[in-house]
Amino acid sequence: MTEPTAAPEDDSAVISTQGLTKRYRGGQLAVDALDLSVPRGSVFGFLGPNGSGKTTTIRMLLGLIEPSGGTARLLGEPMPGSARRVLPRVGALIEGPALYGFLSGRENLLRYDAADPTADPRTRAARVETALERVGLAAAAGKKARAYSLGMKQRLGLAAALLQPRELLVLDEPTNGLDPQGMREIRALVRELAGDGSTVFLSSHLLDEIEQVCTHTAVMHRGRLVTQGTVAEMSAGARGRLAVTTPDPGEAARVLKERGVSDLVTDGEELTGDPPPGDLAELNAALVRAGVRVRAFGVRRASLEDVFVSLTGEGFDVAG
Ligand SMILES: Nc1ncnc2c1ncn2[C@@H]1O[C@H](COP(=O)(O)OP(=O)(O)OP(=O)(O)O)[C@@H](O)[C@H]1O
Repeated sequence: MTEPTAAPEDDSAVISTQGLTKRYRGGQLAVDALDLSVPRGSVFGFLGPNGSGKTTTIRMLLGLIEPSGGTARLLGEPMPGSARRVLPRVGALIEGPALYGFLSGRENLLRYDAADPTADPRTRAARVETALERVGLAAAAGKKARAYSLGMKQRLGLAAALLQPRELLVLDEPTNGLDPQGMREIRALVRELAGDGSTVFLSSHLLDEIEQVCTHTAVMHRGRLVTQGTVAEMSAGARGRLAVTTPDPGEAARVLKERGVSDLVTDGEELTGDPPPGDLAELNAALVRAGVRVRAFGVRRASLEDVFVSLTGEGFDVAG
């Protein structure tokens, strides 16, 4: 687990913020002194429960709203000051793509491309076809966008973000509202895009999504950064949960408590708890000595949820 420190002078960071703060007019402190550092080439998961300040941060990063304090750099350039120069190198998908329902998927992309003054009209059609292929919409490209499923609309939004080569993709809750199949498709696509060398910064309130897709993560809680680092480091840093399966849960609970297992939860024949320091083989032996029939005994690798709970003292699905 890593302390919430940034690498302020790290020029290789694709996104870097120092003390980034947003207080809305009503007085709400949505983002509080955020120090974020997103390494080039990472798939970076910006994780937090609803209302923890993710969208507000993304809007500041893209220059859509002004910070109340602190600084943000995107691809090494200060935002919002360098927005005109930087944003063409960044693909973004925030709060669902703006689409014309009466146009086909292909026509929507042609319009997007035409709105980009740097896009060469002579190669427009080819660019659009490549983007449609990229997101798996080539076969449905002639359908009107209003007939698209939510997942297809998200893919079309991604295609729009991919019309030009991008160094960085910023995706705000890209799987929000999708069914499990749609989620799988978007996650697979994100992995592919990262494999092509783009840095991907995506926000999510889904812990398992971050664990499945991301190499790095920053965890937000009530506008503050709780921790950031690689997903692997975080899971390794937090202590896993002890899990015991036994047909004698009552007696097992007594022994485990006596031996210092805390936060013990019994669910049928399974008991889980925070293991005490020391040799777990000894704990197992104590159960057996007390006549507890042990079917399974082990420590589960910590999840990001365990990390979150241990750092904030709260469950993950708290409302901001
Ligand atoms: N325009 C606004 N004016 C006032 N308060 C706002 C505004 N936008 C967001 N907030 C508040 O700021 C806090 C952070 O919201 P934000 O949308 O950034 O969080 P989030 O982590 O992206 O959550 P969600 O996933 O629900 O969008 C919330 O308490 C929210 O109510």
